[in-house]
Amino acid sequence: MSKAPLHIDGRFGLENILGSGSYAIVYCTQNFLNDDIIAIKLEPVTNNPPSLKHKHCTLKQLEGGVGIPHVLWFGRELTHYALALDLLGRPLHDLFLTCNQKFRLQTVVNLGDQLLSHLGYIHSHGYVHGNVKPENAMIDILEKTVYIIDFGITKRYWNSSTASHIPFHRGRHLTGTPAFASINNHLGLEPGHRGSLESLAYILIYFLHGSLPWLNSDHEKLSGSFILECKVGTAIADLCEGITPAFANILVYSHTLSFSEDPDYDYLHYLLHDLRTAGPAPAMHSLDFDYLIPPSQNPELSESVPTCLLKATPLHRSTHV
Ligand SMILES: Nc1ncnc2c1ncn2[C@@H]1O[C@H](COP(=O)(O)OP(=O)(O)OP(=O)(O)O)[C@@H](O)[C@H]1O
Repeated sequence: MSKAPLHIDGRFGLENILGSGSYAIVYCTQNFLNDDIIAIKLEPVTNNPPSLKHKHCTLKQLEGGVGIPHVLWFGRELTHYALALDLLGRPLHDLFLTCNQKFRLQTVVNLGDQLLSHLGYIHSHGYVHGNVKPENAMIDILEKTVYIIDFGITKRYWNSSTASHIPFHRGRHLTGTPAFASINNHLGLEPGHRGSLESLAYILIYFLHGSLPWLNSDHEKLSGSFILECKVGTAIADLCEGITPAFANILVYSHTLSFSEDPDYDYLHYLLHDLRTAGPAPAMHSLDFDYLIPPSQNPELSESVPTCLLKATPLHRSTHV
């Protein structure tokens, strides 16, 4: 990759690298004009095919949705295209690994509920994300908000002026990451919204079980054909053994949808909400990674401190009247 410029648009100063994908490097960046800390994605203009322009256009179309990264600026600086975005929280998959590769049901329900809403929003704007996987989710731990990232292969599937589906180019190629791709996507069929739901179901099951039958410790390196064979050969009952049936139901539901059928998102939310009320009453909104919130910013902790203690006179002060 050609050397990245140090400053972008005369106002953004690149600092440390936050992460990278196959096309771009993402930098933590300071806006010198207002001191805001943001994220900037840099891609060499020589990349073929270029990805950042497409990502920018898609994000602008989806602008304003909860869980959709907010674009601050897009432009070219010397040898690179740059996309300035709000700085999002932490990569969800990293947190999953930090939590010994298991999330509790309550956390999974919360994440599932949010991701389902985001997919519904993307779908309602005529798009299919195409690469739904844990590595493409970020979480703001404080706000407990999940964001979907990486719109590199997001496609428009619905033409609102003709009110018709836009056909995808068919072929035996996988558009998303094999581990979480839908079976139809493996087979080179359209990456439709039912595929996104199937991917979501795999993600939630993965979070609950800690793995999936077709994964090993470095699942990015497994071949698509091996994963497909294992996915097809694993019965849903076996995949979901030991976990509440709602997740199997989401998977079955995604398999029964036809390409042109709109998913019933309310029904899917209902399946998850049912779980939320079924278990033992947990602390409000407590998620597995809440321990990472600094105590001073954790409302649950400050709520649990008795008010008398908060009002108490500090011991080192003189108490004479
Ligand atoms: N807005 C953001 N705020 C903080 N970190 C981010 C942000 N966007 C991306 N990242 C970090 O950078 C990493 C790479 O981002 P991303 O996957 O979008 O890169 P990409 O090259 O555009 O993707 P791909 O190669 O998969 O198309 C992410 O995994 C995440 O850790």
